[in-house]
Amino acid sequence: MIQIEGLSLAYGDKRVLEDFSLSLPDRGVTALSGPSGCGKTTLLRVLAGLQRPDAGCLTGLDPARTVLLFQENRLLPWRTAEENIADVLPRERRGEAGRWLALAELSGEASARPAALSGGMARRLALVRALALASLGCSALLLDEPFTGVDGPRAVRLMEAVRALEAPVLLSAHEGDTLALADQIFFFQGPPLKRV
Ligand SMILES: Nc1ncnc2c1ncn2[C@@H]1O[C@H](COP(=O)(O)OP(=O)(O)OP(=O)(O)O)[C@@H](O)[C@H]1O
Repeated sequence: MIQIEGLSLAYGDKRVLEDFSLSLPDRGVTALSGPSGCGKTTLLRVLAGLQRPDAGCLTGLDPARTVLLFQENRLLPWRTAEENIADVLPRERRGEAGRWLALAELSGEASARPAALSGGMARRLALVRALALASLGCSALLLDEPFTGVDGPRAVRLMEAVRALEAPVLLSAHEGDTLALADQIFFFQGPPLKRV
C-alpha cells in the first residue's frame, strides 16, 4: 500500500497541491481526472521524485523505482519502434520487444522511426515501452494521460494490459472509456488538488 499524506506544493503564490492525501493499493489502477491545469502532472512529478513538495510524506513508494510516462512521448527519434522498446529491456530479454510491439498493435511498424508514426501510434509505443520497463519490477507505474490520441477500442485493450501489472498504477486522464476500467477514480477540481 502506498500512502500519500499531506502533500503541499506551490509555484510562487499559486498553490497546486494542498494537504493532498491518497492511498494506492499494491495492485490495480487508480485514475485521477480533472480539468486541465488542476495539478495532475505536478502530483505525478512529485511521486516520481522529479519535484520536491513543500510538505508531506510518501510511504511505501520508492521514487527511484517508479516508472513515469510523461505527457510527451520522449521516444528516441533515431531508433526504430522495436529498438525504442528493446532499449529499456535487459540484454537477455531484448527479444521480448516484439511481444510488446504486438500489444501496441504495431508489429507492422517494427522498423519505423517515431517520426513516421501517427500521433496515436507513437503514444501506444511510448505506453508499452513504459509498461515493458515497469514489468521488470517497479514501485509504481505513473501514467500522464496515457491514451492521448489513442482510439477507444485500442485504449481499452491497453488498459487491460496496464491493469494486469503487478504494481500500483496511478494515471491521469480526461474523460474516456478507459476511466471506467480503473479500479478507483477520483475527480478533482483545482488547483489546488486537496485531500481526498
Ligand atoms: N513549473 C511551473 N511553474 C509555475 N507554474 C506551474 C509549473 N508547472 C505547472 N504550473 C501550474 O500549476 C498548475 C497545475 O499544472 P499541471 O501541469 O500539474 O496540471 P494538469 O492537471 O496536469 O494539467 P493538464 O491536464 O493540462 O496536463 C497550472 O496552473 C500550471 O500553470
